[in-house]
Amino acid sequence: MFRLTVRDHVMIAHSLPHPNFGPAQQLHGATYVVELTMVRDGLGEDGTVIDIGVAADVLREVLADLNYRNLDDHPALAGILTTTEVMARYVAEQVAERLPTAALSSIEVVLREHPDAWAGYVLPL
Ligand SMILES: Nc1nc2c(c(=O)[nH]1)N=C([C@H](O)[C@H](O)COP(=O)(O)OP(=O)(O)OP(=O)(O)O)CN2
Repeated sequence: MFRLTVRDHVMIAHSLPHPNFGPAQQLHGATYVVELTMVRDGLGEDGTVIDIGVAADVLREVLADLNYRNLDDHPALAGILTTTEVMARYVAEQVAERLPTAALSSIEVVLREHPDAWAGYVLPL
């Protein structure tokens, strides 16, 4: 298995209105470092999993729709608890809609909430 990862970041605001959370039930900000990993059984004839520039452009495009947004007001996310896990899945699904995925076996997205905590989602293709 080969893996290629590109990284970007996104600044958002949101609230997590569930009793399992503390102060984060209120509106607050977060900057997620986002890692997108593409997994492929073999390499293409150009010796790559996928072109780094293509993958970076797709990730940037997906995150641009979230950047500086209040996720509580985002049409696709309003009413959803936008935990780090949920956002990792959302980014993976948005990436999969835009990336040429035919040769890939999975996409993995990791969101780093801070240096000591992160969550991810694996989307089999
Ligand atoms: N599995 C997850 N756990 C938590 C997430 C998450 O996305 N996935 N997010 C948060 C909060 O965004 C933030 O990191 C901490 O907020 P806080 O209100 O402090 O939440 P706690 O659960 O730590 O609540 P306390 O009552 O303050 O202990 C938290 N967890």
